[in-house]
Amino acid sequence: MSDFTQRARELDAADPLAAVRDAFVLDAAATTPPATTPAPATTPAPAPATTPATAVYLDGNSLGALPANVPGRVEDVVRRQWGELRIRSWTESGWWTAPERIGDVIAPLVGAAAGQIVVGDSTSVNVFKALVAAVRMAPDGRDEILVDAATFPTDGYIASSAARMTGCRVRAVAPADVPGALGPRTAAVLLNHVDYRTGRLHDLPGLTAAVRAAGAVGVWDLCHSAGALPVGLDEHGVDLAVGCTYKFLNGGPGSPAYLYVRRDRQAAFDSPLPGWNSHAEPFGMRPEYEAADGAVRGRVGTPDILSMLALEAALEVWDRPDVSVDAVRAKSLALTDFFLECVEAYVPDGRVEVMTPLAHGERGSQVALRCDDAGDVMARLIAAGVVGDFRAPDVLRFGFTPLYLGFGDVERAARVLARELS
Ligand SMILES: Cc1ncc(COP(=O)(O)O)c(C=O)c1O
Ligand SMILES: Nc1c(O)cccc1C(=O)C[C@H](N)C(=O)O
Repeated sequence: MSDFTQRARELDAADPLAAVRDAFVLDAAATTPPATTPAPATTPAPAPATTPATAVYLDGNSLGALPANVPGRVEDVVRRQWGELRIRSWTESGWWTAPERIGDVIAPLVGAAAGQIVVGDSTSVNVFKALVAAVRMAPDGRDEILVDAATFPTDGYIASSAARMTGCRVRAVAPADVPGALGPRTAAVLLNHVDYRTGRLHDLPGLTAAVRAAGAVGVWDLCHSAGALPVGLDEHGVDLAVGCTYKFLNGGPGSPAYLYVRRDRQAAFDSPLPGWNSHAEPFGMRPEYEAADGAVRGRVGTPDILSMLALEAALEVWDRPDVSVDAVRAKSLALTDFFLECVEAYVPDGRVEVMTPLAHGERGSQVALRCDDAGDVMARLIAAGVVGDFRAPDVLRFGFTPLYLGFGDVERAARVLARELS
């Protein structure tokens, strides 16, 4: 057995989150080769030549795996709540208040007190609401929106449209350069907490402080950090934040996103999509709009109940006494460290370039490797049962979800990667 397979066994045996894997629907855990397998310390053991039954799922940063309790919950929502109770479920099954109720479940995962998060719509739509509201909150006369230059594209597209609508111009700035770019004309700043391509974790506390000191309003996109690492929205004075729930929160394909509006910003939150669900008296059916107080102000129209209640079930894993954001972060760093070590040992020198920062304080829960033939390599990896994703033009991206990944999975993924790169 190689040093790495032995280490994987020891790390898995000592992993306080190991049992959480059973709360998800996955292929069997990757097993390390039998003890008799001869393998020198840093040589990858041979990986199976054909598609194995066991997939190593390193794509939870795109779509989280299925929590085992979700199918039963969805069945109950459909058959009993919808099928039997029908319209009564808006009140009796708590459908109407689900966006705020589930927002309060997400709140502690991103360091927010209750009453500041509402669930609904897509991240793209929430970026729009937050950014237009941010410009409307900013002091008069400001006409510039700073946007993370490496942003996930949807944020950039929406920011351009929001700027046209509010009479602003967009300036693309690398997050680290934001403090120097802020000025008396900056109205709003839209940043990603973790870069979707490189996995770099940006300095949310420092950048938030700089944005506030400049009198601007910050909007953070937490898609790649929520559920993977501590965010500290309240502690760091974040004004507005958005995020999806289908990555590290495992809410399912197209599960609703969320919007955080800091409590002392809520009265000034002027939504550009003031639908009837955000009205102070939605069933008053009044022709004049009057915004509700609190997080509800971020709602728009009828919530997507099936997806929303699937998400509510998915979030129950965080109620377990062994699961916490800190435990998840500790394991995430251990998994990504171990993967990087295995890659360094197994992959021929110079074949890939590590894009993800090595410093823990600058790393999200993914590892990105650059190589010219990344598209072909990822296709071969997926065929061999190691599922990550390719991001154009040359990035191999591997996401690490600590709730259901083990160190044996990580060693095996690196071994198969080395074979496909050789
Ligand atoms: C950082 C980031 N923001 C926004 C999105 C898009 O969100 P949605 O498609 O849910 O609107 C994604 C991923 O799809 C993302 O990675
Ligand atoms: N939202 C996605 C989808 O609807 C289909 C496929 C992928 C996604 C993603 O989430 C992509 C992801 N945000 C990324 O970081 O690349």
